[in-house]
Amino acid sequence: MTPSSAAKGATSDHLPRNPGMPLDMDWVMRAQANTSAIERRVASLPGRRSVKKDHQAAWLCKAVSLIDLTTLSGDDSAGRVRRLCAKARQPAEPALLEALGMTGLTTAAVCVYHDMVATAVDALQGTGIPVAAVSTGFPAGLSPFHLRIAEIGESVAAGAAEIDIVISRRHVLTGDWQALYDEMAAMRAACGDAHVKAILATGELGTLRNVARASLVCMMAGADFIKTSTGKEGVNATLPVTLTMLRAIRDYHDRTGVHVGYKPAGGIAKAKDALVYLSLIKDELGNRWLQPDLFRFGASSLLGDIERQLEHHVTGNYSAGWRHAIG
Ligand SMILES: O=C[C@H](O)COP(=O)(O)O
Repeated sequence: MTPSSAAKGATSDHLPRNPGMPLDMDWVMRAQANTSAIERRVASLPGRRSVKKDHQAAWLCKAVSLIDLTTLSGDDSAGRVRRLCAKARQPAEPALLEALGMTGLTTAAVCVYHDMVATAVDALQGTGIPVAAVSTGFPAGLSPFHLRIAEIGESVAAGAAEIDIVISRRHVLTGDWQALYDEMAAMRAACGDAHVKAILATGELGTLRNVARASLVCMMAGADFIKTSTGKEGVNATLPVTLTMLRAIRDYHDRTGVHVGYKPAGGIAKAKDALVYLSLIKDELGNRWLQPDLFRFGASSLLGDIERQLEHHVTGNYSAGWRHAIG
């Protein structure tokens, strides 16, 4: 893969959305996760010989095209969101993108709180870059249910094309799979044509078996994507959680033929970590999942590190991190 062939390799096939299916409790209760086997499998990944030179630059450009460029801070402002959107439209300096043959490269989406949706939609006009909103009382998801549903409707009305919802962790921790299914199905319905990503907040689910079961239930209830974390839990995206969720996606695809997307989020800040994630997706699900309709990184600062690595690839020099500010 060369840089110019990397991120531009857009999908030719348009996949149907996950229609969901009735809750299959036998399937859910059969889902297990062998924690020690999962940990062994992922332990070898970061040490693998990584891709080099042109191939590495190509994979890093691919990673850029898969980022939901995110700001989710209490002090977000219209100015910060506009700067973030400018970065999404042009994720590296023009000369750098030109040298890589990557003019036209953008991130996959911009992800913000509801109050910032209108600003982001306005700043991204004409680019085709969608805006994702974190809704449903993000990050805890503990506001009244009718308000969480209403928030989805408001974000969609403001122009969000994607909605990242948070599930009620207590439904998982108490094994109330029917309640989780009903909640997810109601949120999916409230999204209408907007695609819905189900944030499991895996760092609060206790076990990988719970992660596997929650993944399945959310897919059965119609989630278009399953996403690890809000970025606000004590532990966010990890490789063991990723492997568990990817295998749930594979299982769901094997049995239903439906493709569900995956979004690791929270704490992915280094280019080399992004490459590990991409190689794991490729190994477990195949190349089709390395397109923005099936994979996203939820990340606020990853792009800055990738830009720095790409600059090194082109110029041979490392610049200071502050030169690659995001928002
Ligand atoms: O969904 C995205 C996350 O909130 C971003 O987390 P991060 O700031 O650790 O990259």
